[in-house]
Amino acid sequence: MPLRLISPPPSFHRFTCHATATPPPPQISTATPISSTPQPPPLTCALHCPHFQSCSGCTHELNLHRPVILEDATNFFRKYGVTDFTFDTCNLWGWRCRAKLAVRGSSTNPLIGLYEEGTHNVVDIPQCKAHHPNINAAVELLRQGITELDVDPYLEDEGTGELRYVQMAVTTHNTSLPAAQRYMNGKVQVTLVWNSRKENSRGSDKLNALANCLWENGGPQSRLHLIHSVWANFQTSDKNIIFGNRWRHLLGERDFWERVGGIDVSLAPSSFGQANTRAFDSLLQKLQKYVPYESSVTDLYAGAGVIGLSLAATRKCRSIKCVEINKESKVSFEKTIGRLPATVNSSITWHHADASKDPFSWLVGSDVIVIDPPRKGLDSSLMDALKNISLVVRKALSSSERPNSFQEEKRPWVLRANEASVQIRSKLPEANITPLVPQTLIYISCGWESFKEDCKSLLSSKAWYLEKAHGFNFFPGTRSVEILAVFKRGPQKKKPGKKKKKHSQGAAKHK
Ligand SMILES: C[S@@+](CC[C@H](N)C(=O)[O-])C[C@H]1O[C@@H](n2cnc3c(N)ncnc32)[C@H](O)[C@@H]1O
Repeated sequence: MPLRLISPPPSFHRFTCHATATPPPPQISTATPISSTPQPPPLTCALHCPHFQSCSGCTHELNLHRPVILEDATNFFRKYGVTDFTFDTCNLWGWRCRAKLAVRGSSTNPLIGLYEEGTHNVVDIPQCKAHHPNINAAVELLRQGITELDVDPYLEDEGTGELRYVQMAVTTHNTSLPAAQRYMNGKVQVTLVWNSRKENSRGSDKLNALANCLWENGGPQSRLHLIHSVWANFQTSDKNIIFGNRWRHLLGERDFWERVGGIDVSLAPSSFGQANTRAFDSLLQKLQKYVPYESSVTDLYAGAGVIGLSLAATRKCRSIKCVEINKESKVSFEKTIGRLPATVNSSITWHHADASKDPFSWLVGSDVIVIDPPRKGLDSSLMDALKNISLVVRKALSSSERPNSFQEEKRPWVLRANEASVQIRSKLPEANITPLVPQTLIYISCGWESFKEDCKSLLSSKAWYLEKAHGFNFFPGTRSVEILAVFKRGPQKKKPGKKKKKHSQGAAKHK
């Protein structure tokens, strides 16, 4: 069934914020101390989105280059000794390369978008300014397919209907194109979340017809090639959960590759992926500078291990240990390892485990800990372990003093983690060195309020001090930013300054 696009895909305008009165910020991200950031007039960095206010995705229409919490962040970090907090900004529009959208309404009038704030009413957002333009174009194809094939959108109150959600993820990794053209020619991996238990349940004909329709009209043989692949996820729960446990690859390339942090990374639709590919790449490049060459690194809340593996490749790390609760990320991790440069000679492991269970065991043996938790921040048990890092030191030393006192591992969660782990051993002989205890803690956060609490708590223990902090404009149009904070072990070192004179202290006593 041939389909027409109702409107051509949105033109792909340049993404940087342009100022008329002051020089424009460069196209590629620039990190500047906040006080010296050029200030373009607010309207040139405005959202200009027809869905603003009805859609809950964006909360701010003006000054997309300066999210409102920047002032709070600058003051917060200054209070804790970091006076050179920087903020990087990249694309202000078209930055979202990964979107999960609800599908509601009817087959003749499908609504594909986000919930209205505080409700379960879905707002259609065909011209979303945050989406990569090819997400909007793929949504348009989907809308036409739903109508022409009479696909029923999900009816939440009844639990009926066929299509519940769609996830759209854009890959900009196309080495056959010049680098400058890759982003705008991104291809979309579409996942249809179908309201049935599995692929041969009732209604599967329609699912296949919808997938074929997307492929015929947006696949490589179509006039407008924008679809990378089509997947299905099966979900019948009446809870507010987007994905079920069952995934099926239907059409197109199975593997989805992106290039960030200096490596090719594989991301299955079931694995966590950062929404803002370009800003994430900037963050990774900054992060790499804080990891000494040949470090041993533990990457907690690791997803598909993008951070850890990027460090393995760029910092020649001795070992990388990734810990992630979602077992689906393992496949992507293994595929990414398969494409690491041959020069990488790290000992690499990925553990399917809960970072909050027995957190000490994840901290011993590494000199750098990277934590990238969900928005709610650190699990309290991990926070306690980090605050009591001196116990890690003692534990590590006592185990090194008893090299032959190996005890059989019995803890069920550790055994399970070992079973589900991936292990790539370095070809180098293992150095017989004293067990490492973390000296650097790198905290990556997408939740500003939880980060502040966690940061205060870590600093109050005096086990860590804050050395550097950077912000990244991961979510322009919202009040959220991504934070990269670097902590060092030990109490804050005194900054060289004026010493109190002895005689003046004496004088005070005489008063
Ligand atoms: C913000 S994402 C970061 C993923 C990864 N660092 C990246 O940038 O691609 C947080 C990840 O933590 C995982 N996660 C959540 N709770 C966890 C826990 N208790 N233990 C281990 N991983 C957890 C989630 O599944 C998710 O993949």
